[in-house]
Amino acid sequence: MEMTGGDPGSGSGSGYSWAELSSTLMSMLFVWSMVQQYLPFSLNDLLAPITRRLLAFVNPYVTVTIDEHATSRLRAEPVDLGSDRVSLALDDHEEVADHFRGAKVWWSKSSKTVRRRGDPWSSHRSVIDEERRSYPLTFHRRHRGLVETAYLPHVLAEGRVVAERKRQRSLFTNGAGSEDGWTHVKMDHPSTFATLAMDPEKKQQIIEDLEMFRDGKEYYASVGKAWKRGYLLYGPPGTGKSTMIAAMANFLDYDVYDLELTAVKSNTELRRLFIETTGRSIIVIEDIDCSVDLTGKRSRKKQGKKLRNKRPNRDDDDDGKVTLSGLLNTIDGLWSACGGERIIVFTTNHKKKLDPALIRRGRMDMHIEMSYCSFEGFNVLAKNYLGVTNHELFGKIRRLLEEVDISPADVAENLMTRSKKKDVDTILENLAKVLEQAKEAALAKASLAKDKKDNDQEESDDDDSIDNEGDEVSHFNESEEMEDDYKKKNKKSLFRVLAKVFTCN
Ligand SMILES: Nc1ncnc2c1ncn2[C@@H]1O[C@H](COP(=O)(O)OP(=O)(O)OP(=O)(O)O)[C@@H](O)[C@H]1O
Ligand SMILES: [Mg+2]
Repeated sequence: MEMTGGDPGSGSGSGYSWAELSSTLMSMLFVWSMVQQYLPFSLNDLLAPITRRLLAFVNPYVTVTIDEHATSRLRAEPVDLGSDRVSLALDDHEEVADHFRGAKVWWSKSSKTVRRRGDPWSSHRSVIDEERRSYPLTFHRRHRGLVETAYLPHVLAEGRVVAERKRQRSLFTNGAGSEDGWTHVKMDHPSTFATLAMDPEKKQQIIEDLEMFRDGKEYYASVGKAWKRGYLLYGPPGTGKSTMIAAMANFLDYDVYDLELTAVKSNTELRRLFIETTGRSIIVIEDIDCSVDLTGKRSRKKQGKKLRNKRPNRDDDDDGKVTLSGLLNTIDGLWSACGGERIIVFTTNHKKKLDPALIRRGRMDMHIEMSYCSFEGFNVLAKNYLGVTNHELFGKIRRLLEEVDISPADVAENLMTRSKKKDVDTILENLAKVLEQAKEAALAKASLAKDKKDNDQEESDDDDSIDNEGDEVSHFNESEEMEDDYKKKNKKSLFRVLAKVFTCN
């Protein structure tokens, strides 16, 4: 289907132009209305059907007027997507012709100003002038069936596709500055699966899983499951968990709801926020282990006495805080209450800290480990940042990456060019140096740890009353807790940072 300017007469082969035809018709109608006044009623009745047939014979074209509201979904810019696309972005008085299965139709636009009563609560104006647009569609009457049964539904469907493509996605956040539910900014994150550094097989699995989900409406309905899917992204800081969420949203073309649990005051509020989310969206809870005390027995044991007098956090009471049971109930209950096509993603640096109930299959269907930078991951980053797919230093970097735990975020940071002149050799040499230093530091740390263990062992041999294992665990927990404290204070979701940036602008 293509659209060109033209008028109905020029394409009909009748020899009339549309303007000529209309004016002839108008003249005839005018003369006929004059004559009619002097004819007796009976003759008038007799002649009416003949007149109609005569008019129909003279003008074989039919015009239907389609209201703006019916076409609002159709109005889109012309798109170069092959011959089967439609555009209804018309200027006033512009007429465009469209071909469909051998029929030619003409679209035009007309607008009129109507007065309506304004907002009764507004102090400014009580009457508002509003422009109402409509789209007259003219076609030969022999195409009426085709237009009604095939052409208009086709135009509507095409309009929906174009509108969907033009849809601006949003990033919603609750919490600071958004006490009353969600606020949103334009979602404009550039991350895609192509730019995501991770094991290619794992990446492919995730892409296929998302595709199955997106196209699975009938499947989910047939097995009686709500159309939703949960993903747990876990791994050390800077391994791309937040980046992965953005890539998922871009891939599916979904909105993102970044839920800040610490800003949610109660289970009731949590439920409300969930219910307010729309379909085709990803609900994200970042650093779930740091968000609220949702970490179950292990956490309570660790905090010892402090929590002993408190209620266990899996109880159902809504005592002014989000509880684990509140979150579980909200997740489970919501899926059945709201329409489908929702994804929920949790991220954490410490999967083991989470209550198993929170991440069991069915709630978090897929557990995805984001790990330190592999050579495959480095390849993606080198291509993203430097535009190179091979280099003599790649071999050395590969060997070092096998020995060193470095996050993709740190590798990416080292691949950033800091001058206009992109000196790939220097950048890669620097990266190799950084990796070598990291390797040395790791070796030194391991040797220190070994010395400490040996010392502890000796002391333990001297004094049986000291619990070595406990010591080691507490040492480990101390650093983990310090990191968690940092996270609790500086909730650092990538989205939140982005939202802030956009809001400031
Ligand atoms: N796998 C990756 N692929 C591409 N870029 C990455 C990847 N991981 C990290 N980065 C880069 O590092 C930055 C930080 O990564 P990101 O915020 O996604 O890490 P994270 O795993 O969410 O960390 P945290 O656990 O601290 O929240 C990103 O903006 C991106 O530029
Ligand atoms: Mg993150």
